[in-house]
Amino acid sequence: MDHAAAAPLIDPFARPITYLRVSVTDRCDFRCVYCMAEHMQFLPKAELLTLEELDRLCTTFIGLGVRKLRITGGEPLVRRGIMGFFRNISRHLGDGLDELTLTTNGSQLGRFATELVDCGVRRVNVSLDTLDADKFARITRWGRLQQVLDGISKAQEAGLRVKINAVALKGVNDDELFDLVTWCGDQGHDLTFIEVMPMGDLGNEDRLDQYWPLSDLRNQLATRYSLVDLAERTGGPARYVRLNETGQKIGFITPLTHNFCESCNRVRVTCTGELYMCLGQEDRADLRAPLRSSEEDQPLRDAIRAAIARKPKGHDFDYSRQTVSGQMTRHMSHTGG
Ligand SMILES: Nc1nc2c(ncn2[C@@H]2O[C@H](COP(=O)(O)OP(=O)(O)OP(=O)(O)O)[C@@H](O)[C@H]2O)c(=O)[nH]1
Ligand SMILES: C[S@@+](CC[C@H](N)C(=O)[O-])C[C@H]1O[C@@H](n2cnc3c(N)ncnc32)[C@H](O)[C@@H]1O
Ligand code: SF4
Ligand code: SF4
Repeated sequence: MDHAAAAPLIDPFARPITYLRVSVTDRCDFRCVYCMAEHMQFLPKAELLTLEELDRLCTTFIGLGVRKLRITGGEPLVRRGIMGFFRNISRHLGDGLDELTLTTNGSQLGRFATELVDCGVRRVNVSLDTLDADKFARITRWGRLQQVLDGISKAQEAGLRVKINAVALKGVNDDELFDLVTWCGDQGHDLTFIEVMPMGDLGNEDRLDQYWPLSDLRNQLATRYSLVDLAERTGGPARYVRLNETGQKIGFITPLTHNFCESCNRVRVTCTGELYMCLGQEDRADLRAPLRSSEEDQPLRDAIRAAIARKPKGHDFDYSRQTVSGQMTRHMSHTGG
């Protein structure tokens, strides 16, 4: 790899950019209510970067100091040929890249868990908001809970560490807080809760009605467990506590109640090669043109550096004063969360 080109990426707020999230497809086999409309218009295939182009893009970022790569989507495991991509990109592990991982809805883990381990993946984040099959079907519209639970078991059997991500939704899964904690404890999974963000043109009233601040969730947890704040980080935005009674680790991703932007270390690339410098802002840079215009990597590196030089300070999401502001019409699946 051309490490000579690699002055690290530092944004205008002195934050080193070492974490790249790559959305490899906008398609998904689920239609979660907080993420997508039921009838989505997906991109024509010709608009997508090929897997070879995605590889070149990721390789360029790794040359610029990215050490953690998270593959996401849409649902990353529904992109045809994705295992070939994982296999190829894993050549950077131990040579610039510290971690190759993915965020998935789990539906295809039964098929791919073993291969993922072969490709150097060691942990996987699986999105699961409920353990109730009917509720799961209502939230995901098209998903089947048992398929996901089977996928999670296969992942564990294959040796993958599993972290469960649950979006905290008032009136939807707040009655399952302790069930989720107990189940994750029994299965040996870490568990992280996420505050619902106002993304996607899906109606504001539901957001406000369903917004469950994690400060409140934490207080509820404290009625049953003693919580110990942990200093440890995974390179992502979660802050962790340990439950003294069980030893479990619980994460909180709190873009609304506790903004973590000051320590932001990440940017996102979409499946069409747009670089989003912030999840919560619209500004983006086209990397497909420099990628396709030259076989030299320099124009691509220049475009990446120019984009990082305008990375914003943070998002403007806000539910206070009983209205939603900072709303993004872009769907979460576009940038992969
Ligand atoms: N506002 C905001 N939310 C984020 C950001 N990164 C992740 N999230 C939210 O947190 C969710 C879970 O993130 P994951 O895909 O599990 O990634 P992670 O938290 O970086 O993962 P770990 O490596 O396990 O720490 C995402 O889908 C987003 O909803 C971020 O930079 N800003
Ligand atoms: C967009 S999905 C992509 C990866 C994969 N399909 C999955 O569901 O894990 C990534 C994450 O974004 C989260 N997410 C989607 N919409 C969200 C929203 N409006 N607020 C907070 N998190 C959201 C999902 O729960 C999921 O954990
Ligand atoms: S959250 Fe993930 S599984 Fe659900 S619709 Fe969005 S991309 Fe698909
Ligand atoms: S909202 Fe933007 S600045 Fe804040 S942590 Fe996420 S990507 Fe970084």
